[in-house]
Amino acid sequence: MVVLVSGSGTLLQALMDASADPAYGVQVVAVGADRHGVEGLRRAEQAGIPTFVHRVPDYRTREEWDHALTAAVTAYRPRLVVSAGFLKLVGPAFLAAFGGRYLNSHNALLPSFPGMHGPRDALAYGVKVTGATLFVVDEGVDTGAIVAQCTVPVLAEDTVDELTERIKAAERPQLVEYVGRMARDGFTVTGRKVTIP
Ligand SMILES: Nc1nc2c(c(=O)[nH]1)N[C@@H](CN(C=O)c1ccc(C(=O)N[C@@H](CCC(=O)O)C(=O)O)cc1)CN2
Ligand SMILES: NCC(=O)N[C@@H]1O[C@H](COP(=O)([O-])[O-])[C@@H](O)[C@H]1O
Repeated sequence: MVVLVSGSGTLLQALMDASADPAYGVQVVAVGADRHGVEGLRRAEQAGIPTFVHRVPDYRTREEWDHALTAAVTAYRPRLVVSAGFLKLVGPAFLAAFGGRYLNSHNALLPSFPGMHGPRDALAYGVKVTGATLFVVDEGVDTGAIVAQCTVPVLAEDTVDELTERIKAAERPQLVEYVGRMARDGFTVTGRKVTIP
């Protein structure tokens, strides 16, 4: 798989740690980012995994960026692509190449609180339970077919940072478990229903 990141890369680290065991069934062949200098890229480099960066502002149009990102990922011929804190919406070229096998882990219980601020929005709304959602990315914003969800409590005195970290602690094992199962056993997407045999 190719993993896309924009930040600290703790989800990526969990995937790299799991794939150190050949029985896991899938390895991280490259890590891509939309920005330089992030911890996720450093984690990959430390593990000897190739990296690439494609920044939107380096392209004339969003479409050109989408094609460049698609070409960079295609070069590694992955079976799966995983967004792990990748803060860019991909476009038609990327989805034409990887639609149906591009997964994203989002830090809220979709369809509630899509976008870039799941924990902040859940806290502001006053929900008592939130969590993480693994889904198959489509052309919408966090609208793809859901693979798995896990929940965490929202505590009375939570800050955004505390809630963010509690979600990530539940999100990492969910991501590792389901990416492994999907790689080993395969999966089908029929309408909004994702089935892993
Ligand atoms: N076509 C899609 N691409 C991606 C999705 C998706 O559902 N459909 N999920 C993401 C990750 N994501 C949340 O999980 C997410 C990422 C980015 C945005 C967003 O609004 N980004 C803006 C601005 C980003 C920035 O400030 O750097 C943008 O892309 O212009 C919303 C949700 C992976 N890709
Ligand atoms: N909507 C996209 C989004 O907010 N994604 C979130 O970014 C975090 C990445 O953490 P990490 O960099 O430590 O792996 C994760 O919680 C992921 O759900």
